[in-house]
Parts: sequence; structure tokens; C-alpha cells
Amino acid sequence: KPLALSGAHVVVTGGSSGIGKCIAIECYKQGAFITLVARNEVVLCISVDVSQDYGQVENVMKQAQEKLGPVDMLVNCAGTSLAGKFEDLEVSTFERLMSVNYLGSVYPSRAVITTMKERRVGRVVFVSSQAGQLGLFGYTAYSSSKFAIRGLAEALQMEVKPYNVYVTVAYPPDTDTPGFAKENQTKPLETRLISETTSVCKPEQVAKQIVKDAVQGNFNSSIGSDGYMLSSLTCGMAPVTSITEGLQQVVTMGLFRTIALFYLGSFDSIVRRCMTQKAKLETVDKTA
Ligand SMILES: NC(=O)C1=CN([C@@H]2O[C@H](COP(=O)(O)OP(=O)(O)OC[C@H]3O[C@@H](n4cnc5c(N)ncnc54)[C@H](OP(=O)(O)O)[C@@H]3O)[C@@H](O)[C@H]2O)C=CC1
Ligand SMILES: CCCCCCCCCCCCCCCC(=O)[C@@H](N)CO
Repeated sequence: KPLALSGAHVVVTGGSSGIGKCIAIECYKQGAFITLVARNEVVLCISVDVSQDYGQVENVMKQAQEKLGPVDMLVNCAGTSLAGKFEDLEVSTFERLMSVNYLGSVYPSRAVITTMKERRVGRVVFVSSQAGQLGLFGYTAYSSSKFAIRGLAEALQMEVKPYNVYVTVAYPPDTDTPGFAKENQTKPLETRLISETTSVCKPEQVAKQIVKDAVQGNFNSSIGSDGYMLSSLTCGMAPVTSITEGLQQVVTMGLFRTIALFYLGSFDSIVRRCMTQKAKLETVDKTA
């Protein structure tokens, strides 16, 4: 049964910018009471780093529940990205992305889940990425933190389903946000060229889709035809929301794997081309 957003209490982490901000606005439009959680302070916002200390996060959730009542829907959207070759990324970057993207989703969820189970009401939304469905050049640190979210979500969904609590994992493509602009400042050429396979989405559009899927209790939330293909192809042992979804996965699997092989071939050739290009430039530099 869909969750009625009118009068519901929705907590959005990462709600001060980009996709999270748009999700908050979308839920507000549908009549929900909103708590925003981020480090910077904006309207109606509680300031906390979601990845630092569990006690702090638990406190923030308590505060939010005292003000606006029990949380009906939690959207874990706080996250960050840094692209670079494996050998160029600092080890501390791996730790930071895992903290913010993975633990930053564990803490808020852990703080609200007991009440959701008791009330037999709730939605927990995780914002992964298309880069959480396949590993790409430049995303050794980012992709792993986004893959981790999927494992968490699958295990949690199996635990809480009998309590009428539903988990959604969203896999957005590149989306036009301040975070995306920042990521692009240091993105390797290979990563940029490969990512240009899919077009850049508007955050409002991504937010609308995520809210819709969360309200309906869909485990998977994706956007566009490549998003649809990726989700179908990588369904693995993910929970299935409807018979139609399951049938579609079964029927399309072979076809989508075939298409994927062509994409993989083109990604490898992009990487190879960039490598020979760089080698050429280096010999030119040396002879000059
Ligand atoms: N834009 C894109 O191309 C895509 C983004 N995504 C994912 O969507 C989510 C949102 O991305 P986007 O809108 O681009 O990001 P932005 O960088 O625009 O916004 C990130 C939000 O997260 C908050 N945040 C970051 N770190 C922390 C922290 N440690 N504690 C609390 N809040 C934090 C920021 O607030 P503050 O700085 O105030 O703390 C801000 O509100 C991320 O998880 C990202 O990985 C997925 C696919 C594509
Ligand atoms: C049948 C198979 C179809 C295959 C299509 C494959 C397309 C792959 C493109 C992946 C782009 C990566 C987006 C990462 C966005 C992100 O999370 C960052 N921008 C965050 O800032």
C-alpha cells in the first residue's frame, strides 16, 4: 500500500543541496513535514555530520522526532564523490567516501528503524548511483562505497518487510548538482568520456522518480532507458516488487547482457585510446 505523504514526517539527509534538496521540496509539495539534515545550516535544518559519530546522529533523529513526530520516511541522500585513478587517490579518500556514503547511510537508518518497525510504517531510501551498479575507470573509491549501500539495503529489506517497512535503493545517472560540478573539476578524461554514454539529468526529475518509487515501496529506483537496463541486468538477488518486474528481468536478461558487452567494449577502447594519446604526448614532450 503506498505511503501517504500528506502529513507524514520525512527526514532528508543531504537536504541542503542538489538531489536531496529537490527530494525535500518534492515531499513538501506533497504535504509532508520535512526535517533536513546536513552540515551547513539552511531553513528548518539540523546541522550534523552523518558520518562522524553515531551518538550525535541518534540525538539529531530524537530531536527531529520530538519536533515533528515519528519519522515516516528517511531519505539517505548525504554523499560525496571524488574521481581519480586508483594510484592517484589518497588512501584517506577511500576512508572518507566509505564513511560519508556508507556509514553516513547506516547511522540515520539505524536511529529510526526500531520506531518504524514498532509502528509498522516506514520507508528507508538509500541513494546509490549508476556507479553503484557497475565499476568504472576513476571510481575505485566512489563505486565501492555505493556498492556497499546495495548490500546493506538488500539485507535490511529482508529483515523489515514483515513489519511493513520498505526499502528503496536509487541509482541516479550523472545529475546537474553542485556536487556534480565539484566532481567534474578533477575528473579524469576517461571517466568523463565513459560517463557521457548517459546524459546528465535534472535533479528535480531524479527527485520526483525517487519519491514516487519510495512512496510505492519499490526496492529499485532508476531513471531513463539505460537506468532501466542497468537495474534489470544487475538485479542479482535483489527483492522483487511485482510479478511484472520479475518477468521483465527474466525475459530481458540475455538481451541486456548482450548490449552491455558492447558498452564494455567501447569503455575499454576509450581507456586504451586515452592511454596511447598520453604516451604520444609524452614522447612529443621528451623530443621537444
Ligand atoms: N549528482 C550526481 O551526478 C549524482 C549523485 N548521486 C548521489 O546523490 C547524493 C546527492 O548528490 P548531489 O545532490 O550531487 O550532492 P551535493 O554535493 O550537491 O549535495 C550533497 C549533500 O550532502 C550533504 N553532506 C555531504 N557530506 C555530509 C556529511 N558528512 N554529513 C551530513 N551531510 C553531508 C551536503 O550538505 P553539507 O555540505 O551542508 O553537509 C549536501 O546537502 C550523493 O549521495 C551522491 O553520491 C548519485 C548519482 C549521481
Ligand atoms: C545494458 C547496459 C547499459 C549500460 C549503460 C552504462 C552507462 C554507464 C554510465 C555510468 C555513469 C556513471 C554515473 C555516476 C554518477 C555519479 O554518481 C556521480 N556523478 C556522483 O557525483
